[in-house]
Parts: sequence; structure tokens; C-alpha cells
Amino acid sequence: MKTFESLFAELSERAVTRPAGSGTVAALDAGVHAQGKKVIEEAGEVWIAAEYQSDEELAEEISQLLYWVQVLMVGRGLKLEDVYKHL
Ligand SMILES: N=c1c2ncn([C@@H]3O[C@H](COP(=O)(O)OP(=O)(O)OP(=O)(O)O)[C@@H](O)[C@H]3O)c2ncn1[C@@H]1O[C@H](COP(=O)(O)O)[C@@H](O)[C@H]1O
Repeated sequence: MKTFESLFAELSERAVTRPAGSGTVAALDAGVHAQGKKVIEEAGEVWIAAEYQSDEELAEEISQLLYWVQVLMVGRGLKLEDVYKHL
């Protein structure tokens, strides 16, 4: 099963190798403004799911929020350790 760390490694690799058809490459190229909007959008969907939807739907929305936070991190050049040191 994919983990937060393994997804981050995968996205970091996409940023370097830039494979054709990668949504992550497109998201990185779209820039921080577009990435930030997705973070807000997915955070809102997490909130709505937590209020009104099933555990499975909530888990899926959370996974998408984690993905977009990671895209933002990779775009800004942050490493996991940069965040973990604040936990
Ligand atoms: N985990 C994810 C992931 N979570 C979310 N997303 C993206 O975030 C979007 C979620 O947005 P929405 O909820 O609005 O769903 P949507 O309506 O289908 O999307 P939009 O119309 O809003 O773009 C999805 O459509 C995906 O584009 C993800 N895209 C990729 N991954 C993983 O990232 C890795 C690299 O992916 P690629 O770069 O595409 O190869 C792979 O392991 C993928 O499984």
C-alpha cells in the first residue's frame, strides 16, 4: 500500500523525470497559485465529507488533500523533513 512517504518520493521523481502524461507534472507547471486553489478546494471537500458523507468518501477526499499538499511542497522544493521538524 502506498504511504505518505512513498507518494512523496513518487511525486519528487515525477518532477525530475517529467514523464509524458503525468498529472503531477502538469500540476507543477501550473504553479503555486493553481496548486494553492486545489489545496483549498480539497480541504473544503474534506470538511463537507466529514459533515455529510461516508467514512470511505471522507478517506478518499483526505487522500486527495494529501496529494495536493505534496504537490505544493514539491513545487516549492520542501522536503518531508522540513515539515516533520515542526510536528
Ligand atoms: N494520489 C494522486 C491524486 N490524488 C488526487 N489527484 C488529482 O487530484 C484530482 C482531484 O480533483 P477532484 O476531486 O476535483 O476530482 P476531479 O473532478 O476528477 O478533478 P478536476 O476536474 O478538479 O481536475 C484528481 O482528478 C487528480 O488529478 C491525484 N493525482 C495523482 N495521484 C497519484 O500521484 C502519482 C503520480 O501521478 P501522475 O503524475 O498523474 O502520474 C500516482 O501514484 C497517482 O496515483
